[in-house]
Amino acid sequence: MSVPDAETREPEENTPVRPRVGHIQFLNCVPLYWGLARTGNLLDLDLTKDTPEKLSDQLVGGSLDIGPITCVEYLRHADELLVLPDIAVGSDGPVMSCVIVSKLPLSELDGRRVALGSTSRTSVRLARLLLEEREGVRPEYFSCPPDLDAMLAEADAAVLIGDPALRAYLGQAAAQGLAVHDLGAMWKEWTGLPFVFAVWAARRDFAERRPALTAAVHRAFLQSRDLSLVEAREVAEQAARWEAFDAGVLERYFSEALDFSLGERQLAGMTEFARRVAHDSGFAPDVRVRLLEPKAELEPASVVV
Ligand SMILES: C=C(O[C@@H]1C=C(C(=O)O)C=C[C@H]1O)C(=O)O
Repeated sequence: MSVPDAETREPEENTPVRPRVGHIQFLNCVPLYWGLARTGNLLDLDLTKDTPEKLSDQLVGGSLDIGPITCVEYLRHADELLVLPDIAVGSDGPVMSCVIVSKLPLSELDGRRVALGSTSRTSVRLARLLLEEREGVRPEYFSCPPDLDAMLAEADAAVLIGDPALRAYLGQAAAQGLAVHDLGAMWKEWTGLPFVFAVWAARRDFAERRPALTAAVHRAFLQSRDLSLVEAREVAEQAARWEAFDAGVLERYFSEALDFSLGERQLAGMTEFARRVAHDSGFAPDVRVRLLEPKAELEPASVVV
């Protein structure tokens, strides 16, 4: 990454600074990181790989500088963070990996137990919204580790994200006689909008202190994402060597189901979700999504409101 030398070095120590960046350990994020190795930027980042809820806590707590943050946690901490434009993990219709797996039709879940996977903050809130407002049911919820069999031993339905959700979507659930409901598809049918599950954000204090470095990391991720979409077949083939999914399915997941962009429609989806869940989620219904100003490399980061 090309950044001015003065900014990559701590003035007091004269040691290079590698930005501390999060990496969600699900297949959904492989296309955002694949190209970092190809473009030579990987070694300039201090990467922490973890589940989304842990990375979100680390970014909010200050042990990461930049990274993915689940939408609900971003909205709760919007004042401390700046969203990197044009990059996110979302979908404009079926997402395949954020699902409700159910033994019963959703309209029959009133008063029934629904297990919420503990790695999710956003899909679990979206599932509650859809069950309550769209299906008109009031289940009893509890949180538990994202293991489908264990969840359904205690509940009539389970909300899962990431690779366990993809496994359920691609056959595990049907093999067990269970129905899978895609949260991205349900949201799109209900509102006509895309859904944003996670955004990329920089801590505001970091972006103000190191605007050029923040802009360089942003550019590195955009380049990586763009390269992965061009090379989606190759990314899928390599990922399939280590996964229980075949390359064709993964290619469809990466290039058709997931939406890695964050433009006006995605922001509209995000603000609509915020408006609908704000009352019990720890943020205002009209919470402002603050984007990092794209020209930040020339001057301190400013805010677009
Ligand atoms: C599309 C996905 O989006 C995710 C869903 C999240 C959530 O529900 O909190 C968090 C980060 C993303 O990984 C997925 O997990 O498959």
